Amino acid sequence: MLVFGGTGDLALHKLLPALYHLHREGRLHADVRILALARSSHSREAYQALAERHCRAQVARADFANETWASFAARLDYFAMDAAQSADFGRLAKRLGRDDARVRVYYLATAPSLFEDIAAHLANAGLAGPAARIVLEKPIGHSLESARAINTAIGAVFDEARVFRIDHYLGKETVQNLMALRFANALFEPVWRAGHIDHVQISVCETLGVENRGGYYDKAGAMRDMIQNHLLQLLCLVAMEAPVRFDAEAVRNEKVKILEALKPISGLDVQDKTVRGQYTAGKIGGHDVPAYYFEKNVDNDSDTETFVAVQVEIDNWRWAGVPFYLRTGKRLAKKASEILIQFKPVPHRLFHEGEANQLLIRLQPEERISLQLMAKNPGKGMHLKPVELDLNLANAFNQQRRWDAYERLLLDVIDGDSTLFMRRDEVEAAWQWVDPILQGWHQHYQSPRPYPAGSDGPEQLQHLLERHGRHWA
Ligand SMILES: NC(=O)C1=CN([C@@H]2O[C@H](COP(=O)(O)OP(=O)(O)OC[C@H]3O[C@@H](n4cnc5c(N)ncnc54)[C@H](OP(=O)(O)O)[C@@H]3O)[C@@H](O)[C@H]2O)C=CC1
Ligand SMILES: O=C1O[C@H](COP(=O)(O)O)[C@@H](O)[C@H](O)[C@H]1O
Repeated sequence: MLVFGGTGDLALHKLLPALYHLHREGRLHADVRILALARSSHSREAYQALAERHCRAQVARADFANETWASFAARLDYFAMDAAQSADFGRLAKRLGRDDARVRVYYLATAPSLFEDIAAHLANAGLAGPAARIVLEKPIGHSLESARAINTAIGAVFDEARVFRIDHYLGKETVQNLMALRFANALFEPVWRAGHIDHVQISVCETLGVENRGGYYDKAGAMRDMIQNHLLQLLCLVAMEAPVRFDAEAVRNEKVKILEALKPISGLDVQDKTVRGQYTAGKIGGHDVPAYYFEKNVDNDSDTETFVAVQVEIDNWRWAGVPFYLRTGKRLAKKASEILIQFKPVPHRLFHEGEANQLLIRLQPEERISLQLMAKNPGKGMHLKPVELDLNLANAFNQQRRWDAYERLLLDVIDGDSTLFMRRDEVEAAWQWVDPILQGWHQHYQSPRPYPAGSDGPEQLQHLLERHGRHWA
């Protein structure tokens, strides 16, 4: 496995800890070797020390043992090169030697602006043989046009079956559980549609700010960083039809149909259906945090959004008239990723009180599925109270440790299973819907609304639902 961007945030905080866990649990074949690549110069030992420092910080103390680390580090090496320079790929090819039968995974944990160069240089250096696979991190490009250019350049070297476009949300257990819940339980299917569901809320709220990723984030913003990929993928899993088989093509065919059915939001519609925000100074966990525009590598007059909420409609038979409200933001009051399915009230209110059912699928911080039902309050009279049928997935399976999303996805890449990866047409369909919103914001100069760090987001967020008599969970 060759990790381009091996000294970056993603590699050190996510990929190497995930590989360490796989190694520790005996899930990596003995032959697997990991070569980290970046421009900065490090000896093998210096890189191993850097990786160890980060892995120690990421991995629970009980899971980190010096001997296990030593055996993992024996797989780990470093190669300094500039991925934009074709000559450096010649050096890389020499270093790797010819071995066409060996599966090579190129993991591109770099900015997407390098993807096209890397694919072309790999091909020219004879490193993209039939056993090679490539993993692309999101976001793929910054617009439909740039995504198409990247996909075309990658497709010229790697056929689609060998391209793994990663969206780590698809590797989360609860996200996969969403498919199990919908397609392995008979009771939900009859009510999973417009006639019974009032609306759906999909929220990914973070307390973190942009940390040390200001340079990237300030050019991307929440729409490209989160909505274009993670939140639209969650929406697809909630809304798609049952695939005929659980395999890569069938699942992705259904997801792409949803993306193609998203009602476009363009021009002045953006003012009605979207809310953009940017955090100002505030408090998180009792500590003062600076405004976004004072973060490292962020422009002082930046108008990049750190918060987005959108009202989405799906133009198909199942979902006609059912709004899907998406929201995501940084520096919010609490970390919570969840999907709320709000059912319609019963058709005849026998008890003159009571609330409509809700199904809450919580992805983070804990993995939970909870169905809110109405029950009789004990005692005299017929008074109702909402109660929860609550399933804590970690407890239900009595697992010692839940897998991190990257562990699952890295194993799938090694196994060549692309079910949980995005196909080219999915990524492009998502951009096709996102681009007009970005253009609408630009044309109608919809600058981000300020919200204090530690709050729930900009005031306008409430209005998006309240005007329809609804409330955020
Ligand atoms: N960080 C995260 O949590 C997530 C990141 N991503 C995506 O992953 C990708 C990487 O993100 P992140 O790790 O945060 O970025 P960083 O800026 O932290 O890391 C970038 C890496 O690329 C290397 N690099 C830059 N230019 C070159 C070059 N010309 N040749 C070789 N190596 C180069 C850098 O090392 P050097 O400067 O030494 O060359 C560094 O190792 C991005 O596309 C991002 O959107 C996706 C999901 C989550
Ligand atoms: O892809 C990204 O995801 C993280 C949030 O991931 P999570 O697994 O912690 O929910 C986000 O912080 C980051 O900005 C984005 O690039």
